[in-house]
Amino acid sequence: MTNGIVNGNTGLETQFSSLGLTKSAYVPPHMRNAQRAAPSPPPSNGNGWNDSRSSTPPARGSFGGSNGFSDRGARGGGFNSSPRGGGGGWAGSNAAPNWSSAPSQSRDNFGFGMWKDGKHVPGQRNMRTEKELFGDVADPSKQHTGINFEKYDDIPVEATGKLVPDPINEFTSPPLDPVLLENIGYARYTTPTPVQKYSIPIVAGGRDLMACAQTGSGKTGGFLFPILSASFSQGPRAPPEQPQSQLGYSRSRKAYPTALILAPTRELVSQIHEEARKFAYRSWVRPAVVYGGADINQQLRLIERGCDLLSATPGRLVDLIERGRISLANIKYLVLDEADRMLDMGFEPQIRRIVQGEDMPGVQERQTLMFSATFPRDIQMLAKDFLKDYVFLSVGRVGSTSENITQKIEYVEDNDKRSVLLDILASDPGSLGLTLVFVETKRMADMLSDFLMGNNLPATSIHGDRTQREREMALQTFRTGRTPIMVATAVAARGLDIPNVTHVVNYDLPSDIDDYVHRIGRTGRAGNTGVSTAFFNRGNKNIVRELVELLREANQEIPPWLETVAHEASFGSSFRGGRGGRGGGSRGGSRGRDYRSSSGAGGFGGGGGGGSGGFGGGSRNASYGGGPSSYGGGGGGGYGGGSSGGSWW
Ligand SMILES: Nc1ncnc2c1ncn2[C@@H]1O[C@H](COP(=O)(O)OP(=O)(O)OP(=O)(O)O)[C@@H](O)[C@H]1O
Repeated sequence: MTNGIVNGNTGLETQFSSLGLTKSAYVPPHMRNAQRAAPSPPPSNGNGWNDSRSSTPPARGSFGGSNGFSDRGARGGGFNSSPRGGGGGWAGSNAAPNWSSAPSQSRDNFGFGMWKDGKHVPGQRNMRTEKELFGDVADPSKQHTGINFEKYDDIPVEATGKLVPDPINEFTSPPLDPVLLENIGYARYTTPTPVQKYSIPIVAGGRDLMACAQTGSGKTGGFLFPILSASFSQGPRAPPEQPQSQLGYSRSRKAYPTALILAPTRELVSQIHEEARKFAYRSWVRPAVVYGGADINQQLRLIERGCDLLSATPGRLVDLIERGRISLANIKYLVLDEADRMLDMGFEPQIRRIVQGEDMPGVQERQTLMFSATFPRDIQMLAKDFLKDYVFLSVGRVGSTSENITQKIEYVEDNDKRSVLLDILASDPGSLGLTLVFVETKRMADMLSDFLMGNNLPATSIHGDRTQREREMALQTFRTGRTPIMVATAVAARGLDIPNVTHVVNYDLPSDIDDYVHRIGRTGRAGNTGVSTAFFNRGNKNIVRELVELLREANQEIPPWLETVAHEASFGSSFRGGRGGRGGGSRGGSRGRDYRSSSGAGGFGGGGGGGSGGFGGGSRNASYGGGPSSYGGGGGGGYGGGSSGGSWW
C-alpha cells in the first residue's frame, strides 16, 4: 500500500473524513438569509466549491408563480394525432397485383406513395406534411448538428465477422433508394455518421448486425435507412397464404408488417415511429406504432391504415398478437433497439416469446439487427440466439461516452442534494437549455419536482407511475421549454432525442455504469456539446472504479478524491455489484468489444456481479441522516430486485 489507504470500510470512512467530505457544512441557498439574520456563527464551507455561487436562485424567465407550470393532472392530447395517409396494403387480396399499400381512393395521395404493377410510385410532395416532419432550417424542435459533428469520423471503428462489406462514405443513390435520399436531404443530413456508413452496406448485403455506437450518434438512421431503402426498391411482401377457412373477418383485419422494431419504452417507440414517418415520406411504406398505456382501439384503427414498418413495445405487441390483429409471419427485418436492455432479465422472456414463440420467420429467414451504446459481454452471448453469422460493429469502445459531453462529478451528501441542485440551476440563469435530472425512484421524482416548483422553478417529472398522458405532457412541456427542467427516472434514460438538453444531472447515480452512459447521453447529441453533473457520495462506491475508467477514456477531468475512492474500492472489493448480477470484469476487458474475438478472457457471469438481489440491499437502504430530503429508506417504487425489469419503467 503506497498511499496509506487502509482497506475496508473503515479506511474509506477515514478517507472521506480526511478529505473533509464526511460532515456536511453546506448551507442551502434558501436558508442562507435566515442564517445571516440569525446570531449564529457563520457557516463554514466544507466542500469548498460552492462559495462563489449566487445565494438566491432566480426564477428562470417569467414562469414564476406556484401554479403557473404545475403539470399534475394535466390533460394532454391524444397519443398520436399525426395525420396519416391511407394504406392498408396488407388487407387486400393475396392475388391482386397491386395489393400493397395503395392509398384508399377517397384520400389524397399527397405525401404517400404506392406500389403499383411491381413499381414504386412515390406520392407527390405535401408541403404541410414536410413542414411537420422536417421542420424549418431554424426549427428549435428539431435536432441540429453541432460543431463536433465531423469529429465522429475520428472515432475508431471496428467491424468484425466474416467478409464485412466496405462502408459507404456519402449518402448517394445507389446504394440508397432515390426517394430515401430525397428524404435524407429534407432532414438536412449531409453526411452519414460512422454507424450509418457501415450499417447501410452490411444490411444491404443481407447480413445480421450487432452495432454499438455512442449515444446520439445516429443509430436510428443506422437501421431505418437500409431497411427503408431496400423496402422502397423491393416492394412489399404478400401476406402468407392461409387456408380458405381462416380467411374470415379477422384475417382481413390482421396486419402483416415486414419490419418490426422493438424498443423498451413508450416514448422511445413513439420517437422511432416519428423518424420512420420522416424517412418513409412519399413512399409506399406505412409506418405504425403500438405501445402500452394508450388507447388500444385508436392504435388498432391506425394500424388498419397501414402497418408495414411497426415500432412496438413488447407488452402491447404481445397483446395485439393474442387478439389476432398482428401477425409476424411476414417479418423480414427484426430490430432490437437498446438491445442490451431488451435482452436483460426484465424483457428477455417477452422478446423470446415474440421472436421464437409466435409466427415470426426463423433466424435464417429474416435479418436481425441489434443496436445500443452499451453491450455487456453476457448479453452479447445471449443475443447470439437471435442472430446468424452477424457482423459486430463498434464505433469507439463499447459503452464509452462521447467527448462532446463534459462530465463533472461533485461530492454531495444526500441531505445536501436539493440545495446543490438549486445552486446548479441558479448558476446558469441565462441558459436557454433544458436540464434533465435523474433520480432512482418514482417517489423521489415527484418529491423533487414538487420541491423545484415550490422554489419557483418550472419543473415536471416523468416516471412509470404517471399516466401515459401525463408522461407525454411532461415530455412535451420539457421539449418546448415550458418546463425546462424535467426530473426523470430511468424511463427517460435511453434513446430519447430531445434537442437543446444542455445539462444532465445525476441527482442519484445509478448502480450500473451502463445506465449512467445512457443517461448522460441525453445531452451532447449529433455533434452538439453538453454538460453532465453527477452527485456522488459513499452510497455510490459500487460504480466508482468503472466511473473513473469511463472518465479517463473520455478524456475528462477526474477529481483527485474520486481517484482515491476508486483506488480504495479496488482493494476493498473484488466484484462489481451491477444490476442483475451481470458481472464479468471491468470495462477495460473483453466487455468493450466483440465477445467472439476475446474467447476465454475473464469468463462472464461467473463470480461476483451483485447477484439476484440487484443493488436494492446494502448501502441504498442505509439512512443518510434522515433529514427531510433524505431518500432511500426503501420508499415506494424503488428500483429493488433487478429481476423484473424494475418498477421504474
Ligand atoms: N447523418 C446525420 N446527419 C445529421 N444528423 C443526424 C444524422 N444521423 C442522425 N442525426 C441526428 O442525430 C440525433 C441522434 O440520433 P439518434 O437518436 O439516432 O442517436 P442514437 O445513436 O440512437 O442515440 P441513443 O444511443 O441515445 O439512442 C438525432 O437528432 C438525429 O436526427
